[in-house]
Amino acid sequence: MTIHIGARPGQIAETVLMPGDPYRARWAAQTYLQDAELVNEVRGMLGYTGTWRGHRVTFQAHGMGMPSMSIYANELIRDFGAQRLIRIGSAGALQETVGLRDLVLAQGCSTLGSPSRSLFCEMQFAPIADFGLLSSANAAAERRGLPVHVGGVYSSDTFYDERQDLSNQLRRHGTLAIEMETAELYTLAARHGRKALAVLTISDHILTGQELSSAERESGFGAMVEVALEAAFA
Ligand SMILES: O=P(O)(O)O[C@H]1O[C@H](CO)[C@@H](O)[C@H]1O
Ligand SMILES: O=c1cc[nH]c(=O)[nH]1
Repeated sequence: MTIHIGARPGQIAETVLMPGDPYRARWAAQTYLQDAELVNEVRGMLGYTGTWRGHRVTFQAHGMGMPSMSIYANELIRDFGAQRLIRIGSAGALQETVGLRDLVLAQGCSTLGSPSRSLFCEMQFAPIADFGLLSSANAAAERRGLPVHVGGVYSSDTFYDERQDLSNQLRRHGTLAIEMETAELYTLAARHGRKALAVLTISDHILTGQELSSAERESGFGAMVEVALEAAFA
């Protein structure tokens, strides 16, 4: 048990899939896990453990933003022994070639700053995905014929962007999408020798203003969850 995760020792699986939204964690557990057990509800940040095709899996929500992700990823890694952490999140598309509901696999992240930023002083550390998880997720998406893009994402501290100049530069440099947590997840995984990946679904388009409902963001992203599960146990 930790301050933020009320699970008992052994109740968290080595493979943890992490949505920002606690209700997405509940929906995914109800949809994909056998014998799903509620293992955390501290602060409403729901966590469930069960089995998928015989493999133990935990869905643990991480909330919004990198400070929140940092708390959950740190405790999952250091106190519960999580080995594979896969974020299953929504993101805003930055390129015309990336469409609503497409999958984005975050190969690497740009960020202005994360909770780990101060460790690196003047260095600009490059947070990257685990290559095995990344290539397995790409193969799983292609097997299913899903529209999938692999490349850079931007982990932002702000949802309501006031820096059009930044989005323009990111777009010019091929960044696929904006979200708010992956840079910190990849940095913590690197620090502790764990495997991490972010499988994202495009929920809105920064260029066109199209957006999906909160209901679809909560329980409409099954393809993303299935790709993440297949990648974890490839
Ligand atoms: O849908 P989730 O996983 O929460 O991810 C995205 O959605 C939230 C903002 O609405 C941020 O957490 C962002 O990263
Ligand atoms: O962080 C996020 C998530 C979804 N869509 C965005 O525009 N930003």
